[in-house]
Amino acid sequence: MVNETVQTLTIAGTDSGGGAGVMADIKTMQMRHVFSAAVIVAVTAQNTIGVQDFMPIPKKLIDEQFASVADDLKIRACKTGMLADVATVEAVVENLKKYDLGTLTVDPVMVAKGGAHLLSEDAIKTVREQLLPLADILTPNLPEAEELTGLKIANKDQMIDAAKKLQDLGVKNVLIKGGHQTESKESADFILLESGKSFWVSSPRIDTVRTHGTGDTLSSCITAEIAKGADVETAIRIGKKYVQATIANGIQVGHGHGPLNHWATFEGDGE
Ligand SMILES: Nc1ncnc2c1ncn2[C@@H]1O[C@H](COP(=O)(O)OP(=O)(O)O)[C@@H](O)[C@H]1O
Ligand SMILES: Cc1ncc(COP(=O)(O)OP(=O)(O)O)c(N)n1
Repeated sequence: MVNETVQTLTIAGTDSGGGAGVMADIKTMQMRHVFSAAVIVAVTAQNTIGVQDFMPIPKKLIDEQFASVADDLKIRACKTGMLADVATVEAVVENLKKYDLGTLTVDPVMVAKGGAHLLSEDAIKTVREQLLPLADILTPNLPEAEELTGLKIANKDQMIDAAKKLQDLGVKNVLIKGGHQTESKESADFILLESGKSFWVSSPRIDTVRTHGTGDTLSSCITAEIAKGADVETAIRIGKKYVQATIANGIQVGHGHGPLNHWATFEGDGE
């Protein structure tokens, strides 16, 4: 008798260029030795230079994908990424309430590195009011945390304030990513756990344009580790080490913000 394989789910958009979205999620899950299913909620025409176009998937097909996955697979942890617009966020929320899909990590993707909006302005309110209360872990970058809290975040103290405010909005565990603090020598993320414990995970900032998909990769790695049984703190610490390794061991693809090296390994990794 073979033990059941650990199964996860990504609920997100595709990236035709292969660097972000569902593509980054599945590569990460594979590298972290879990099986990943996918509910595609939007399709983008995208490469390392930017997002040329995208189209949300109709609600009926989103519902059918959720049903197909939930009727057959045993999902231990799932994550959301690009959610496009109000109708898509509402469809995802409805399905997350309907099915048991394990621990939920919400990566509130809003704007791609090239500047394209992957979530409509009016959908930010829907994410704040309907999706955040379902999230076990929320992983906003600095601009996303500003949008969700209405706070200006220009330093570490303000990251701490924003994390507290996000917990007040109903999120259990908050990870605010510091990757957008480009003037700093370190890339420091702040974590506030459900227990009230807080800590920073920091790594040296790597001077590179090959950072397309960093947020997706971090949140997918956390989802994979949670699915395997790690606690939230351990999953986040592994996620930070993995994303650092994928940036540090860069690969050369495309002419713009290049993708990460998902084959990368790091010292002390059990996988
Ligand atoms: N240049 C960099 N060097 C090292 N770590 C980075 C760099 N850019 C981002 N990171 C890390 O990658 C993860 C994703 O961060 P961020 O880029 O802020 O998210 P997003 O991709 O959602 O905008 C975080 O752990 C962050 O600290
Ligand atoms: C389809 C899709 N989903 C998410 C993103 C954003 O990914 P992220 O990890 O935040 O990386 P950047 O795009 O900011 O480099 C995306 N671009 N496409």
